[in-house]
Amino acid sequence: MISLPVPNEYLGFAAAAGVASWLYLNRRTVRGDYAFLFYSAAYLALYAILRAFPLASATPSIEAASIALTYFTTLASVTVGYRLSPWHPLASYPGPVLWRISSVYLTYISFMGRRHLILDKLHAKYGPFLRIGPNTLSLNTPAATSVYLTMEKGEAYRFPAHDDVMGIFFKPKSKEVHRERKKLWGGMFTPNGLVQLTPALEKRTWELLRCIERRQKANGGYVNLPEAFSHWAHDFMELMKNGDAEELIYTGKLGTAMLDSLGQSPWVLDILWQIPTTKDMHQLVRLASQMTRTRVQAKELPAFRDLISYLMEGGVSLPEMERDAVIGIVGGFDNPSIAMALCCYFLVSEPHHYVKLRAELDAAFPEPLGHLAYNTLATLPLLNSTIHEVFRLGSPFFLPRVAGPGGAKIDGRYIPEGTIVALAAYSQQISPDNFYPEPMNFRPERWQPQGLGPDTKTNKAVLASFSFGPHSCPGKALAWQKLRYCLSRVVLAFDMEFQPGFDVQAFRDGILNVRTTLLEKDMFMKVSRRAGVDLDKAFATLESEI
Ligand code: HEM
Repeated sequence: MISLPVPNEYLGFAAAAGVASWLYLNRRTVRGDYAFLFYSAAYLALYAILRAFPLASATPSIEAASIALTYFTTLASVTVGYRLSPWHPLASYPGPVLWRISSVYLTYISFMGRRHLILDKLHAKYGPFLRIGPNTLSLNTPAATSVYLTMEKGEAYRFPAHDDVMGIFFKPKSKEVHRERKKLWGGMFTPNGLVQLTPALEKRTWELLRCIERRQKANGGYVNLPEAFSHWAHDFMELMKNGDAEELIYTGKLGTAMLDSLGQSPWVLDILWQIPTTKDMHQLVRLASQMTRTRVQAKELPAFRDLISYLMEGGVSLPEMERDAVIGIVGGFDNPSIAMALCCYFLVSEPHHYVKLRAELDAAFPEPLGHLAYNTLATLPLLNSTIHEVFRLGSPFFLPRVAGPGGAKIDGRYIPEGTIVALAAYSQQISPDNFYPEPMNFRPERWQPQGLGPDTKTNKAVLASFSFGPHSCPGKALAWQKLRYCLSRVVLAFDMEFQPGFDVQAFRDGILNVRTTLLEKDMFMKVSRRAGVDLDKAFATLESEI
C-alpha cells in the first residue's frame, strides 16, 4: 500500500477546494498576475502553518507540496473535463481536441505567425464554425463580418499595465469613452486634416527614392526594398538617413506580436508583463512616451497639425496621449510600409502588371516626375485595384471580439454570451466563394467592373484589412493616400527586378502575421532609373525647397 505524506482528509479538503475554485473561476476573468500572487501567498501561508503545526508524517515542504499538487490537479482536471464535456456551451462546435483544453495552444500558434494558414486548414476540415480555444470560435462565413458591428473588444485587448489610462485600440472603459477619443483621431483624417499631411508625405517619398538608390549603390547593386519602405514610413525617426541601429522597428513589431499572441491568453500576458520577457513591449511603450513628451514640450510646433495637436486640443491627458502614440507608431507606420513592400513584390513577380500600371500612370501624368494630384490618383482603376488586391492577399488579420449579453446569432447558429469570436479573415479573402477565379493569385483586374470574365466573383464586403464597425481603422483614408502616392512615384521613376536567385514562392510563404506583418525573407531588388527620367533634377529641386 502506498503511504501518503498527508492524511487523506487533508487531501480531500484540497481536492474540494480545487472544485470550489473552479466553480468560482469558471466564466470569471481573473488577472494572471493577481492569481499568481494569491497562489504564491497561499502556498507560503500553508507552509508556515504546517511548520507550526506539523502533521508529523513528512517534512512541512513535502506536506505543503502534496496539498498544493492535489488542489491544482483537481482544479486542472475539472477545468479540462468541463471544457471537453457535452455541458460546455461550445460543446457542439467542432475543432481539434487540444485547442479546446487551453488557450495556450492558440497563443503558441499565433506567435509563430502562420495562424491564418493553420486556421484555414482547420476550417477546411471542420467547417465554417470552428472551436479554437476553450471559449473561442473562428468563423469562416461572410456573415461573421457582423461581429465587428455589434460586439466589443475583450480581454485580448486589455493593456496589461496596472493603470486606468485609456488608449485607443485597447479595451475601452466604455463605448462612450472610446467614441470620444476616436472623434479626436478622426480630425486628422478629414479631407482638411489629410491635406495638412501631404507636404511631409511628398517630401519623404522623394527622399525614399534617393534612399533606395543610395542603399543600392552601397550594397553592391541591390536594395532590400521592405527595409527601405519601413524606414520611409517611420521616418519621423530619421531612419532613412541614419538607419535603425537601435532596432526600433523590430522592437515595435515584436511588441505588437506579443500583444497579439499573448492576448489570446491574457492571464499569461499579465504575468509576463511583470518580468523581463516582455521588455520589447515595454521598450515600445517607453519610445512612444518619450516621443510624445518631446513633441508636447517642443517650443517649435510642427508645420502641420499632427496627432498630438488633435489630442491636446481635445484635452487628452499626457499619459493617455502616450498610450495613443503606441498605436500611432505601430498602426500608422508599420502597415503602410508592409503594404508598399507587398505591392512591389506582387507587381514584379508578374511584371506585366508593373508595365500595365505604369501605362495607366503615364496616361494620367504625362510628366513622370511632375505633380501627382490626389484626386486623380483616387480614380485610377489599376492603381486602386492593385492596392485592393495586395490588401486581400496580404492582410490576414485575426481580430477577436466578445459576444455581448444575450449572445448572438450568425448564419442561424447561436453564439453564447461571453464567447470570443473572430472572423477567419484570410480564409474569407482567399475563398473561391468570394473571389473567383484564381483566388490565390494576384489579379488586380478582379476589382474592376469587367472583372476577370463573366464568372468573376469579387465579394468586397469580406475584405477585412481595415476591419469594420466602431473599432475599424480610422487611418484608412491616410493609408490609401500614402500608398497611392508612394506606389505611383516609385513605378513612375524606377524599373525593378528581383536579385537573381530570389525565390518568389519562398518569399510569399514567409509572410507571417501577428497583427503586424513579418517578412521571414529579405526582398533584394535591382532598381534602375527609367529611361528619360531625370531624378537628379528632381532631387536638386527638393534640396532647394528644404
Ligand atoms: C495599410 C495601412 C493600415 C491597415 C491595413 C490598418 C489596419 C487596421 C485594422 C485591421 C484595425 C483594427 C484592429 C483591431 O480591431 O484589432 C486598425 C485599427 C486602428 N488603426 Fe489602422 N491600419 C492601417 C493604417 C493606419 C494608419 C495610417 C493609422 C493612423 C495614423 C491607423 C490607426 C489605427 C488606429 C488608431 C486603430 C484603432 C481603432 C480603434 O480602436 O477604434 N491605421 N487598423
